[in-house]
Amino acid sequence: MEQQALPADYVKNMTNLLGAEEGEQFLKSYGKPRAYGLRLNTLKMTPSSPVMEVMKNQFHLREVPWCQNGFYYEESSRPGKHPYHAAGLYYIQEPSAMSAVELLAPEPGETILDLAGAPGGKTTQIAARMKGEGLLIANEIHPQRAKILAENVERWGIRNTVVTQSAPEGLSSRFPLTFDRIMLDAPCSGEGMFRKDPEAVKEWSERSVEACAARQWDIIHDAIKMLKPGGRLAYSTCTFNRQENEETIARLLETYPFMELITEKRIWPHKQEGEGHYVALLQRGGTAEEKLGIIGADVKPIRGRLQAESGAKGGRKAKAGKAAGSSKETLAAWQAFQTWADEDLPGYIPADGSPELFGEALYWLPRSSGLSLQMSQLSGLKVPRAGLHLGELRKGRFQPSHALAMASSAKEAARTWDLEPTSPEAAAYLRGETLPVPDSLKGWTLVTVSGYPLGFGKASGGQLKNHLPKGLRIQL
Ligand SMILES: C[S@@+](CC[C@H](N)C(=O)[O-])C[C@H]1O[C@@H](n2cnc3c(N)ncnc32)[C@H](O)[C@@H]1O
Repeated sequence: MEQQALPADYVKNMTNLLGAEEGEQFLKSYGKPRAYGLRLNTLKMTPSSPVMEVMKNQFHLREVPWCQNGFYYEESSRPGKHPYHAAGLYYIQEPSAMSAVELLAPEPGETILDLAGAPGGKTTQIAARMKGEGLLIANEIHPQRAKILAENVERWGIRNTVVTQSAPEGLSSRFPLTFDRIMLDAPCSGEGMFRKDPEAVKEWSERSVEACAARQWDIIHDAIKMLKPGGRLAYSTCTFNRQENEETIARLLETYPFMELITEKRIWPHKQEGEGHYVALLQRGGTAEEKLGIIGADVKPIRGRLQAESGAKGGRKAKAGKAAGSSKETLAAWQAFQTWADEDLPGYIPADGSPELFGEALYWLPRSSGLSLQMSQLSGLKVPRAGLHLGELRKGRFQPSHALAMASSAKEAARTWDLEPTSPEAAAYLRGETLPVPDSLKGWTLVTVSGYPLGFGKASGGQLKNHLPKGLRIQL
């Protein structure tokens, strides 16, 4: 982008911030090509998986220094158009945006909130680090964006995530002092998006910076209310001005003396290969502030919210007792699922959680040792995804969902039909077409590409009926 296309006030502010010499280098970075990145889905593969060789060659991958599973790719290789993308093997993410979750360092088994989650870059990164254990609530305020977030969670095959669509206060009133870690990737003035999205330049003004800082400040209170004593908060933006970054954090530290700044990190486009990001990692002090009554008196835990459940692990059958404790309908749906899974997905073992039925749709609601969600807690909230959607019970027959296919592995399935990524059959499956298969293949079949699920098909009479949802069918 030409330098003169940048707003004059912005150029002046950045020169003031960085000084004349560095400011010039910074502004020159707008004339350079932007960085493209993808991050591997370690829920499905690792950098040593055989498909990695194919990906390295095809996408010309180079490591992102600050993210273990992050890679730069060559724009012309278009990994977003590859069947491996549909199989959820990676997430296309601007490289510097990968830094925030690295700093937050989520652990398996924890209770984590991604407060401003869509489209899902940080949610998918957190989920990968949680390895399917614990509970992640991924939230997004805007309905359309929450839908995209839910789709990305599904494509990544994440089992332990509930997607909510709520304003931050809708969550903080329900989940006080709850989370081990919170990611707040705040809505911001997007100065780090200028090279990627020239529209962001048009929307920039000093007023919009002020408005963003005010909005961030509003959201921060809710984030802090929900953090457990000892819990960590990562606050990030893709903007450069100090008002939305260091100054917001300084104000936070002043207002909440029990919060401690652990570290701050900046990525600059003139210093690193990335569009730019700011992250602050903070920790909530022990329990002193609660003793002192510093936490908001408006926050009251919902009764029965934290249940002292041991969260027994075990196979599908071990969980049936839990369903019996809820309703007859849930138990019937859960039993129908078990019967189906014994036949078609015998290796599938759910994470810690319980079945929940919404109309005909059966979900597996995950839980962590810190939070055993009750559906009553979510009442009044929009919940696009109440955990892993297992499928639907229709007229007594269980029909598996696409989400279940994506969260499964080939070794869990009774039948698979594997396709070469470059084959016409893979493209045909992704377009939603029926595939020819041997007569001997019968029943629900996990369709895979290089061994990774793309979706379900149902085989009979030499044909594989396509069960890829209509909205996900694509022309490669
Ligand atoms: C920077 S984006 C999040 C990107 C996401 N974390 C990712 O990595 O893909 C900020 C998000 O905040 C949402 N948002 C906007 N206003 C908000 C508000 N008042 N409270 C919470 N979130 C808000 C936006 O819709 C947007 O999806």
